[in-house]
Amino acid sequence: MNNVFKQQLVSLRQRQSLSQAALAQKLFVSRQSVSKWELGEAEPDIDKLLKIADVFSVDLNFLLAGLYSPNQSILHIDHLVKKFNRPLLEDVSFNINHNERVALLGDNGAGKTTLVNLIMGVIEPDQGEVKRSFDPHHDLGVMTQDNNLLDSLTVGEQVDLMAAIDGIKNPSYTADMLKKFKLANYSQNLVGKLSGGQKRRLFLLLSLLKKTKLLILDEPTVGMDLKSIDFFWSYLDHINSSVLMITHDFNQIDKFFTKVMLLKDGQIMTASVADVHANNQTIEQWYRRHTEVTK
Ligand SMILES: Nc1ncnc2c1ncn2[C@@H]1O[C@H](COP(=O)(O)OP(=O)(O)OP(=O)(O)O)[C@@H](O)[C@H]1O
Repeated sequence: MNNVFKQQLVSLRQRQSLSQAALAQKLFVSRQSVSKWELGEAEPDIDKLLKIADVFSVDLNFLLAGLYSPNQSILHIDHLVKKFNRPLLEDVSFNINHNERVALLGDNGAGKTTLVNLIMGVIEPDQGEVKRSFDPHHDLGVMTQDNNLLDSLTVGEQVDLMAAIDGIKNPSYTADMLKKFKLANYSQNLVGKLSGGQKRRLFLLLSLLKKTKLLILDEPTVGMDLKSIDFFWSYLDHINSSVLMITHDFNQIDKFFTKVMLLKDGQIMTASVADVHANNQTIEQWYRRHTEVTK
């Protein structure tokens, strides 16, 4: 068996804070067996492999080769209900699979940011469930509408701080990211003195610093100039994680996304971008058709 399995086993076990003994107990094997698998000195049989995949809720492709199956769910939203002063989300259900790119659409005030907050676990639903097959502390990247930057730090300090929070110990990687995001020349400048678009670019860099399984972006390109927007889309095209993005940049939705979800009247309507195109429609036409019906 290749090296990927032993690395996956160690990382899945540590991520769930399971000791070798605790995992061994779940698998009905000795702790020494788990230790030997992790050192690459022995291999589990197929029954044990299936059991390991079950314990960590991953499929065999991921366990053996580190690959995600495109049909494997990363996020399952089940009949969510959320009220504030009025009912907002009335019965929201959907699924996001590995490597899916999903655009979340809806009128102002429809509840898109509230839905993102529920996914992040910042607020709790009144009813229903958010089932995540990832660790929200390690595997979730979020770019909110507010920049959440520390104005009194320099750009370099702000990036170093986020790298420390994310457990990234590779200065050449952060230097490279600063270059890619055209911020290297500003690394000694105070964050508070950057322009609005530069702040947005810095916040995007911070959101993309660690590799995540799900990236949630709330209107990421607002306030960016054309060059930064072009850079943003081409950079995102090379990211190897699922993406959920609130955006109304319809040209990009047609090119970049696999699925669209429309939040309207407290419920979600989902369509595959390929299906919409197969019906000779653009996503903008689809969106207009479904939002103008009740007006
Ligand atoms: N913590 C809260 N307490 C009370 N009302 C709230 C709270 N958070 C959101 N709301 C209300 O819920 C509604 C939906 O807000 P939300 O920000 O989720 O919409 P949105 O679809 O993201 O809107 P936009 O496109 O304008 O960003 C709004 O009427 C807002 O005032």
